[in-house]
Amino acid sequence: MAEKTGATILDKIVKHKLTEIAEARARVPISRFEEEDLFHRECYSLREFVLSPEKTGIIAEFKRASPSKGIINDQVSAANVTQGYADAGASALSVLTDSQFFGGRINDLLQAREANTIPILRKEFILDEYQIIEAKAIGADIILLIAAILTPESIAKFANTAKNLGLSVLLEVHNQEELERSVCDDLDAVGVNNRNLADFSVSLQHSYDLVNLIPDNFLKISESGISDPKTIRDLKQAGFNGFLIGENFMREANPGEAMKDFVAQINA
Ligand SMILES: O=P(O)(O)OC[C@@H](O)[C@@H](O)c1c[nH]c2ccccc12
Repeated sequence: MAEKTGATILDKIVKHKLTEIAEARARVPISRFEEEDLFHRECYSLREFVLSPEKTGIIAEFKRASPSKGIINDQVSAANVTQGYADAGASALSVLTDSQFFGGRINDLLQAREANTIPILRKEFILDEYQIIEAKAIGADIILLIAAILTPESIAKFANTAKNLGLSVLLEVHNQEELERSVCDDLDAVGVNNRNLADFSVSLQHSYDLVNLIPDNFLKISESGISDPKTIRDLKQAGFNGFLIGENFMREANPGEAMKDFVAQINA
């Protein structure tokens, strides 16, 4: 990163997140998470639901806002939207819990948990094991580890912690270099983020370039920038099992209905 000029959005998010984690640690000790009923529930398996022939492979995201788009939809509730996604055949749900940059809340994930019986990804910038234990305590089934912000050692350690808690682990990469340095045993899925988190540019080509480099023992997920049902067919053809979609549904007044229409067109 020697040529980097100025702080990227990702740098800003990480900096803010570290402060947030320090404050949270001071406020709520880990022992409190371990007292939660949700901490002791058995998680739904990402692998099982993504590969289920009765589901679509879509991981549908509840995203109120993003740094690139600003507010996407602030008129809907996490319970309604995620239930609509599940009805439309989602294999899993993704719920942003970052509030500063994505307008998310832990309460959104709690609501989604209450309303659904499919796996839920805690969409968060994980930098500390504290957040993984918290994820379990708020009812998540899956955590995200973003290669761009973690060392290979942290990824291996966090993935192992998650595994021991019964959580599934999705590793997110953006290029070959990240993929090769970050892959480890305790992952369940590798996601190719088509969006560059440093400058927001989106290209599905990232997915096509990386799919055959992902070891076959992991689920292969294509993330971000998917807005055409035909793309799902192409990505499946290329070898992807899962598809993470947020904005294309969230920008509609009724995201669940939007997903139903989208799903109907995949094989039309
Ligand atoms: O809204 P989109 O373009 O369909 O993208 C969804 C999801 O992939 C995106 O929100 C995302 C992928 N990786 C992330 C990491 C952090 C925050 C957000 C993300």
